[in-house]
Amino acid sequence: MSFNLLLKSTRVAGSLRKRLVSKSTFRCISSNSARRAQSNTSSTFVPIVALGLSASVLAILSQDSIKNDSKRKSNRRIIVIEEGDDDDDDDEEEEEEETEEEREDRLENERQERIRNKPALSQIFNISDFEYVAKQVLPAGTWGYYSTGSDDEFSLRENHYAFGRIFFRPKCLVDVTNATTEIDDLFGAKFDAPFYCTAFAGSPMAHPDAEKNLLFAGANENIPYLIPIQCSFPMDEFMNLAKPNQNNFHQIHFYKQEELDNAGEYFKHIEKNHPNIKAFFVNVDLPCLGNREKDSKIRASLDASVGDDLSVFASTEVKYLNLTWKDMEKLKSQTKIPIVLKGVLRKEDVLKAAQIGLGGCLISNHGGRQLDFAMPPIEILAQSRKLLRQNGVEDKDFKLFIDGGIRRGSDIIKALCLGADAVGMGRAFLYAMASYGQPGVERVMQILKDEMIRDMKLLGVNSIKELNEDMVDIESLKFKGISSSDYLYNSNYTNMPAPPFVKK
Ligand SMILES: Cc1cc2nc3c(=O)[nH]c(=O)nc-3n(C[C@H](O)[C@H](O)[C@H](O)COP(=O)(O)O)c2cc1C
Repeated sequence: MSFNLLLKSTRVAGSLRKRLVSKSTFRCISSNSARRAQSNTSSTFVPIVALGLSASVLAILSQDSIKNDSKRKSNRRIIVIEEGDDDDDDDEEEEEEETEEEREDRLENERQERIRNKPALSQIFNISDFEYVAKQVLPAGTWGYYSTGSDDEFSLRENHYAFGRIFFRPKCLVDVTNATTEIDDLFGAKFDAPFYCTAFAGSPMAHPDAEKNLLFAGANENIPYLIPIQCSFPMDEFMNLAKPNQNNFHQIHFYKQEELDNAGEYFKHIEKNHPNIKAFFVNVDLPCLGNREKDSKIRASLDASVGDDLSVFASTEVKYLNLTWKDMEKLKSQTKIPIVLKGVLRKEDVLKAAQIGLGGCLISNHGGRQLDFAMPPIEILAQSRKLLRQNGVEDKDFKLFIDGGIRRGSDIIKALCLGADAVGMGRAFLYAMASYGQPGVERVMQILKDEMIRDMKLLGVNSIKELNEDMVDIESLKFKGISSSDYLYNSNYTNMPAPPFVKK
């Protein structure tokens, strides 16, 4: 694909998105639900699954894209087993027969009711609250696509749990009245806080305004957005929506040799027309797509007839170009904008990237969606900054980022202590966008800023620059999967209440 084709592909994706949104040719889990989605245009979200696309358009729309679920057997009769009362020792179960169509109708009606009754934004206190609401209001297939990982999801879980193995060493008696989360030199740009909304596919399934929610929220909160190459709007049109002083990054991956051959031209186009793009993040974690098995299973369970296609789709339909270090050197020589490798997973590769003069690395296992059992990024980060310093690479000359499993301001602070310049989040923003649109995305940014500033004060630091490894205890970090359970304590432990759904 030439440079023009690369640009054109973003236009195709854009017009496809428009077609999908305006004519509601997306479908929810079934055609019935599609009709309901159309009649529900006043709702904040238009949950959708893009269907029936050719392989190339699928590839353009979404590297992790959603599969056709068109072949339904709506008169198939299925048995729903409702759990009986737990009081009965004899495990009695009540069996109720309903057709697949009746079941879909019932589930969709229940979902619509949850949408009507969803908690007010003021009831949302943290990122997990957004996740809870998104799970309740999204169609099962969309929730499955967003929330799942590859294989047995060890990496997905460990990404998050690893933060729980790091503890703080706060300083006391420090004047922290002027604490701030601001950073003033991330590739020459200033931001309100060192985190960003990362690149992900599937935004149009969360909200009809898709990526615009993320761009506009970022502008209001001065938080960067890693604009994905497969943005559902035409790229130039989309980037032109940014405020004049709004700085962002741009994520890029390649499907064909021709695209790679013409990358220099694309870089020049961005340099000339969108000077507020401060870095290119190039995927290096996509020699093939990970095995998104749970996602496939969920969709197969929604329509058994597509089960086989789904696994075929995941492994063969979306093909990426196999890149090598040589390609990275060439890309670097073609642009003045720093190049960051997205998806690096070992400290030796981080060092290599620095040695060939790249701008940085994003340590990431793609949110647990690629190689299962890839290590948690926070653990690799802890090793990487150390190795860079040992080899004479100064912090200011090479930026480190991580993403995966970050849900709290304290997670962000831990990453900064261990040498990250900023961190990315995907699902946190997806869930907020799906549940509340742009105001939800802004709320995520505000919550994280508030959590960060509070924790910085409690840690005894005033600025991001003061965060270093001396502030954390990482002795347990590498002991993956070990948890000592105190059953007596746990049985008395009260779970944090989730935000309430109120019948209206
Ligand atoms: C639904 C979904 C789609 C994604 N699509 C892409 C993509 O198209 N390109 C990409 O580089 N990363 C993609 N990612 C990975 C994210 O960029 C990021 O690495 C990940 O979301 C970080 O983990 P977190 O969701 O736990 O924050 C996707 C992630 C999710 C959850």
